[in-house]
Amino acid sequence: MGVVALVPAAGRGERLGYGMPKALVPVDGVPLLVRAVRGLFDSGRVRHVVIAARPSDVDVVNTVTAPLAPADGAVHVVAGGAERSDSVRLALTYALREIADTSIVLVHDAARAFTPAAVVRAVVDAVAAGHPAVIPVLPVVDTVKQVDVDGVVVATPDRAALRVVQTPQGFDAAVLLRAHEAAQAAGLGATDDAGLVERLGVPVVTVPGHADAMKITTKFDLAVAEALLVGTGGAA
Ligand SMILES: Nc1ccn([C@@H]2O[C@H](COP(=O)(O)OP(=O)(O)OP(=O)(O)O)[C@@H](O)[C@H]2O)c(=O)n1
Ligand SMILES: C[C@](O)(CO)[C@H](O)COP(=O)(O)O
Repeated sequence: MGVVALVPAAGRGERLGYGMPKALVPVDGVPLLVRAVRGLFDSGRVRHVVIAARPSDVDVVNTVTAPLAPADGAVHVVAGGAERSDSVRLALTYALREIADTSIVLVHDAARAFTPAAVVRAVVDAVAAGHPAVIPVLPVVDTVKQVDVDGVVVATPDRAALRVVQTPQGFDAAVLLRAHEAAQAAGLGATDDAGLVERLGVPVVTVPGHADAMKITTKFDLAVAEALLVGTGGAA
């Protein structure tokens, strides 16, 4: 079972507004990307990680992440694309071409830097058990409204049936490739890989996510992450 994790890390981090690509933003001195990759390897399920970095950052990303790989694995860095889905597709194409026995693929946002290793294991194990697509999710804790273009409420979905979606998302490698090829042919982008798999009619199953797997998008999220680290004595 060859498990390869793809880490889209080529975003600009505009909403964070830190003045550098978000993946390289340090929390307690350690870049988000380093924390994310470390979490993947700490799971004990992943031996190869393919990072899609901003083209101008490929060398620096290589330097900071190469030492994280276990002796029997490696970190690979490729240039990412204009949209997240482009970055995922480029990393996936590289993995299928260059890494022997790539049968299970995880897609994990660099921005979800504090994802517990147990979540990574749960996703991999569910794919290995035969599910072609697996996503970690959390229940919705707020009431959710659907609104029209003017912001007027048109519906109140039953939140018992709703989930918020995290990463890593796990896939049978051939299924993810098919999903991305179909999306590209249809001119579709998506920030959620599972959404592309759903379009193929392939079932996507869920496993429990974790609050620590929050995506660091804004300054508020970064402050929460820093507070999390204080709460764990820096171990998160
Ligand atoms: N062209 C892109 C855009 C995003 N990502 C990655 O996709 C993940 C989720 O994206 P998000 O958190 O929205 O990051 P940014 O796109 O950097 O954020 P922003 O929209 O605020 O610029 C991040 O790890 C980001 O680096 C990527 O690899 N390639
Ligand atoms: C994949 C994802 O993290 C699931 O919540 C999310 O879809 C990424 O979206 P973004 O718009 O790139 O933040």
